[in-house]
Amino acid sequence: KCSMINRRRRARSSLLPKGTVGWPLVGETLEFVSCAYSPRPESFMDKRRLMYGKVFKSHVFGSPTVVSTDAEVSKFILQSDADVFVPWYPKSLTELMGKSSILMINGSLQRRVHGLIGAFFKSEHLKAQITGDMQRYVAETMSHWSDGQLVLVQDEAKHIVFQILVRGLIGLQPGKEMQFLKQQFQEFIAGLMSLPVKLPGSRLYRSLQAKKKMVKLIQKSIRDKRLNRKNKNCCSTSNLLPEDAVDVLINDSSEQLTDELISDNMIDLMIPAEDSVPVLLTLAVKYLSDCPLARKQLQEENMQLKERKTLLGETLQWTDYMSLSFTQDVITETLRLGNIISGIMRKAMKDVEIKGHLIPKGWCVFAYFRSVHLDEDLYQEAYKFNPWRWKGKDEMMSTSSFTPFGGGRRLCPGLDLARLEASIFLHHLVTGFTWVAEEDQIVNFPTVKMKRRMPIRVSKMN
Ligand code: HEM
Repeated sequence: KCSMINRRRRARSSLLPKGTVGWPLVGETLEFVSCAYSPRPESFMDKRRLMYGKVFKSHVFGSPTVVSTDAEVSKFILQSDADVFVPWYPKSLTELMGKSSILMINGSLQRRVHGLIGAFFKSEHLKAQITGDMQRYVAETMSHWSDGQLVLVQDEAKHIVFQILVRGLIGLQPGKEMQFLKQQFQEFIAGLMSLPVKLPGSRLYRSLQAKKKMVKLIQKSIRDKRLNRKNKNCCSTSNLLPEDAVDVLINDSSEQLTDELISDNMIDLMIPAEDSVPVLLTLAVKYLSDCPLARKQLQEENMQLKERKTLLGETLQWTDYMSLSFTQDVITETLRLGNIISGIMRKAMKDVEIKGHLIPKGWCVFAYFRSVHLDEDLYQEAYKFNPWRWKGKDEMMSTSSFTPFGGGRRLCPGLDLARLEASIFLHHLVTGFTWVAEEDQIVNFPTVKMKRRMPIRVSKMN
C-alpha cells in the first residue's frame, strides 16, 4: 500500500510544472515586482519560459503559484467554474472591495449580478446615453484647449470618463456630489495595492474611511430610488427603462441584492471608469503619436465620417463610431500591446490537470495575458504597434490568443462601453486637433499609466 501511495505521489509531482519557488515566505515576489516596474514586465516570465516552458511554478504574493503564459491553458482557466477556480486578489484589494463585490462572489449570485449588469451595459439605450454624454463632455473639455496648449491626456481622459460612467452606474450628474465622490474615490483606490495593515493613519485605513463615505452617499441614493419606485408602482403600471445600473439591480426580483451588495459593486465598477478606460484612451494617443501612418489613416477615416454626417445634417450615433473599422483596429492593437490588465489570478479549489500540468488544490494560478499578447509565434513583430494586423479579423471576440477583457463567465461586461468611449474620444481628437507629443514612458505597475501623464501640444484644425 505504501509503495502505491509513493508511486502516486511521484506521478503527481512529475506533473507539477517545473520552476523555482525562491526565498522562504517572499518566494520570487521581489524579482517579479522589480520586473513589473521595468519597461519589460514580462522579462520575469521570459526567463522562466526559456528554462521551464510556457507553464511553470513560482511563489508570488505569498502563495505557491502556477504561472501560465500558454494561450490554451489560460483559456481553460478562464472557462472554469467556481468549483475548480475562484478569483484571488492581494489582501489589500479584498479588504477594500468587500465580500459582496462581483469580483469576489461566485456561483449563482455572480452569474446573476454579471447577467444583469452585462445586459444593461450592452443595451442600446445605455450606449445612446453614453454617446450623448461623452460627446458633450469631450466637446466641453476640448473647447478649453487653446492653440499651442500643453494637454495632459491621461488627466483629461480620467475626468471625462469618470463622470460618464458614474452617471451610468448611479445616475449622478456632474456637480458638487460628483466632485466629492471623485475625491473620495481617489483616496479609496490609492490603497488598492497597499500593505494589509488597518491601523488608523495607515494607507489601507484611509482608503476604508473614504469607501465608507462613498457607501453612505450611494446608499442614500439607493433608498431614494427604492422609494421613488414604490411611489411610481402605485400610480402606474408601465415599466420604465432603467436609467442606470442601480435601477437594474433594485428592479431584480430575487431579493438577494441588498443595498450593501449594490453599493459595494457600484464602487468597484468605478475602478475601470477611473483607471482602465482612461488608460486605454491615453495609450492609444501614445501609440498613435509614435506611428504617424496610423494616425493619418485614423484621421482620414474619422474626417470622412464627420463630413458625411455634416452633409446629411445628422448627429453621430454610437453605431457610427463602432462602424469605423480602422478606428476599431487601432483600439484592438492598443489593447494587445498595452495590456491594461496583464493577467488574472485564481485559486484552485481542487487538484486540476491542464494539458499535462498539475495545479494542486490551494495553489494560485496566474494566467498572464501579457506574454501571450507579445508572443512572436502568435503576433509577428509583436512589440510593434501595427493596427493593420487586425484588418478583416473579427477582433471584437475574445480568442484564446487575445484576451484583454478576460473570458468565460467573468468576461468583462464593460468591453463594449470601453471600446465605444475610446472611439468617441479618438474621433473628436483627430477631427479637431493635430498634436505633437512630448517624451513620456509607460509605467506598468501596479497599474498601467504614463509617467508624465502623456503631455501633448495641441493645435486646432481649421
Ligand atoms: C479598457 C478597459 C477595460 C479592461 C482592459 C477590462 C478588463 C477586464 C478583465 C480582464 C476582466 C476579467 C477579470 C477576471 O476574469 O477575473 C474584467 C472583468 C470585469 N470588468 Fe472590465 N475591463 C475594462 C473596462 C470595464 C468597464 C468600462 C466596466 C464597467 C463599468 C468593467 C466592468 C467589469 C466587471 C464588473 C468585471 C467582473 C465580471 C465578473 O467577475 O463577473 N470593465 N475586466
